[in-house]
Amino acid sequence: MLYECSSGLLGNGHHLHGISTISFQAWLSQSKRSKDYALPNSSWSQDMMDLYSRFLEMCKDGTWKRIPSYSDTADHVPGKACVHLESLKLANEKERKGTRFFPRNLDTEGVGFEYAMFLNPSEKRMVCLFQPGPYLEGHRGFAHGGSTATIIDSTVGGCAIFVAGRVMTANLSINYRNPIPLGSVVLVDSKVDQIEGRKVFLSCHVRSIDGQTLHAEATALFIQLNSTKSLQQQVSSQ
Ligand SMILES: CCCCCCCC(=O)SCCNC(=O)CCNC(=O)[C@H](O)C(C)(C)COP(=O)(O)OP(=O)(O)OC[C@H]1O[C@@H](n2cnc3c(N)ncnc32)[C@H](O)[C@@H]1OP(=O)(O)O
Repeated sequence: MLYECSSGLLGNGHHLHGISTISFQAWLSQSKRSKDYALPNSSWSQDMMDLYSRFLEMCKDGTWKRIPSYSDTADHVPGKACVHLESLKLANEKERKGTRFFPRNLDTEGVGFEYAMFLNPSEKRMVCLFQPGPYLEGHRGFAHGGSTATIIDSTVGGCAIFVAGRVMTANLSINYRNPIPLGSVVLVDSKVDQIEGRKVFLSCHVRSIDGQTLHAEATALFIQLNSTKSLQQQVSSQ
């Protein structure tokens, strides 16, 4: 996830948990080369379009930032924190051919994860507008619980990346309260609750857009990875 309008997001040159705006700027220009999938397309329902427009409106005063989404995970991680992932991406370009960021793994619009995320930096909060398509079916007519888990993981993950850079999910606990109808639009609302050293604790609620139905609630723990060690080194040393 890339944080647009990075000037003013963290303050010029200011560090927040190891991420600097300078690296955000570099990351901004670098990631702009990739296709952004978090933009309206013909599969978006009127509800999705209305909600998207409402959030775009709230971006105007800088309170919220629209977060683009790409098909490569490396493009979602900011600046310096992304260096190792980026070199991993370049070094393994051949082997990586065909790999895709999981929620961006389908080219046909509307059949899978249709979503757009918005970040509220001062509240350390990430909201995702999610419209599950027919290929995410679990029980007939409803989204598979794994797809709900995926969108929750990505939303809280984006929030954790905002405060801690390169992170991995250590724990994700979900209570499913009401099934999500395919083609409906739900709001995935996550926030950082606490940071303890390398540990980022978050919570998340998935609700219908009228707020009347709670579909799921979750807590998550993300661990900030050691920035001096590449992801590849970490994986091979385990
Ligand atoms: C675009 C962006 C969206 C991305 C969203 C998608 C994210 C993902 O899908 S990530 C994939 C799923 N996750 C994984 O595969 C992670 C697998 N696990 C690991 O690699 C490692 O266990 C990892 C990196 C999480 C932590 O390992 P490591 O860095 O060695 O940390 P470690 O020293 O064990 O633990 C650090 C602290 O966290 C705590 N901790 C670690 N794991 C857990 C856990 N599961 N539950 C509770 N506490 C934990 C430890 O107790 C320790 O606490 P303290 O500092 O108080 O002693």
